[in-house]
Amino acid sequence: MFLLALIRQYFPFSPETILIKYIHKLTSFAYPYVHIKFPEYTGERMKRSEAYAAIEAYLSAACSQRAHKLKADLGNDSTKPILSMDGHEEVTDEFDGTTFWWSSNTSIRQTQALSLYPDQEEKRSYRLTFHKSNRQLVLDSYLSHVLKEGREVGIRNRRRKLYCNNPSSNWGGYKSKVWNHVVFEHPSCFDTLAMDPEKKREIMKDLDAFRKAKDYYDRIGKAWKRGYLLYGPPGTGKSSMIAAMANFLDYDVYDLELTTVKNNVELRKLFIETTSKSIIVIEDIDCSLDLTGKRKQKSKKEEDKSEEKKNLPPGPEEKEESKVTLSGLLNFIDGLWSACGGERLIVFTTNHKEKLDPALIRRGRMDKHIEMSYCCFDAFKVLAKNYLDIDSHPLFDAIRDLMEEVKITPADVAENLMLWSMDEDAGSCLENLIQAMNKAKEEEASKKAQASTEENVEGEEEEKSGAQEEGASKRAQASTDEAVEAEEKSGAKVDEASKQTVCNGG
Ligand SMILES: Nc1ncnc2c1ncn2[C@@H]1O[C@H](COP(=O)(O)OP(=O)(O)OP(=O)(O)O)[C@@H](O)[C@H]1O
Repeated sequence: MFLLALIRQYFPFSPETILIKYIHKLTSFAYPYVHIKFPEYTGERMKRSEAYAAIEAYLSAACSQRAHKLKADLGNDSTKPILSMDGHEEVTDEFDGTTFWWSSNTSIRQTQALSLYPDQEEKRSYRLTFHKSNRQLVLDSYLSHVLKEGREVGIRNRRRKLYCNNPSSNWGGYKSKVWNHVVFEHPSCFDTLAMDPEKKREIMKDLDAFRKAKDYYDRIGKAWKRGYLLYGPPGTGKSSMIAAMANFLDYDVYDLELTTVKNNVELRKLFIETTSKSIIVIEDIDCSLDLTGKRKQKSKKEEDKSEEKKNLPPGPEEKEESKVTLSGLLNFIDGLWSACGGERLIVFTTNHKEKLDPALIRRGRMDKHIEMSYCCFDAFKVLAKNYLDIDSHPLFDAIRDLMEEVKITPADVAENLMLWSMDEDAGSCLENLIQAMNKAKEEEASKKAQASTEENVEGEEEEKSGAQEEGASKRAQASTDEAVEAEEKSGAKVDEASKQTVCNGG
């Protein structure tokens, strides 16, 4: 062991590697087979290889009959599991009367050999073995056949996913995944979305044009991505809109929690790890970080507090503050890295559009600004169809009139239209809604009255204080005049006295 350690110190390659190299050289004359390795990650773990994913899907169909060690997962049809090859397993495949051997390999590499708790990295790969006489067949047709079939199987078996980013502290270690996922099963779609029908049609048309526009984006030299800004008060359907978009386009959703991203470098890594055909969402962007570009001046109190904190050991629940900057986020949206992969929508949502930095939402970055507003009568009709399965009702007219006067969110309308018990019917739900709107109307009226009373009181006070000020200034003016008069009089007296003195003296 000591000698081995010494040798390793002075020779860059381990003796086993050198030995294997020479054995390979010697046997290659007699050994008539060729190997091709397909690692899971390419470019220093930057991005999962598409070839690896396609081969995995291709072999899932081939291996179920022959392999002994398999992995199972649910696919698109959730009743039938999809099998794939487990680590260190081999299967054969026939193509054009020729046999090919596939094996799956897993190795674990320690990434920080000197640390007390080294990180472990799992490296997976597939290996294709074939006779050297079939080299041309493999290069000309077999590999393209595997990749094409694999991609098709992948799309057939694909279950759409909802990803969320892992807090960066968990990235090291055995499972260095930056995104975690669950199956995306949100039922919202454009049919169930309550909004102005014209606006809805326009959005659907825009999305449809986007997904078919690969050639167009190539031609104009732009990355194949589009930004959407959804803004409006809470409960107007921004999240429902994102789900409807994902269902319409059949895309995955990446829900990016910006506050847990440590810095711009991590933000870039997260972006690279997203797949194409996906929507990357940052909800409530105005609350995520201080993205105004100018850091706020810390108050004296805050500074003292952070000084105190520095002297204390960090608590377990204390989170490191995110250092993602506005420029980092702008790069994320349309920097050089944003062109890795394609077919991505980037969606920001906010309740306060006016708080966002104009650079962040300018056209070209956020190509489409969609206002999600209060419920209009057309939107109400969609909700009535969804919740009560009715297209018309005698109470609709009253509701239409009220909606012109009262601001109510679709979420509030939906809440009133829910049939909670068996003895409720459409009529009672609509009455509930009318009651709620009447109440809202009264509240609004009383708020207005309150505001106007306050305004009047303020006006009166202003008037009073104005009058007082006027009186005070008049008084001040009068006293100044008096003083001037007195001064003038005393001046005259002095003149007279001096005249007399002069006369007397003369
Ligand atoms: N436009 C809408 N169409 C259909 N349902 C809606 C709509 N708006 C709201 N809802 C209903 O209200 C619920 C809340 O809506 P949603 O979460 O989409 O609103 P939001 O605008 O994203 O709110 P927040 O800003 O608070 O996140 C949804 O589950 C849905 O049932």
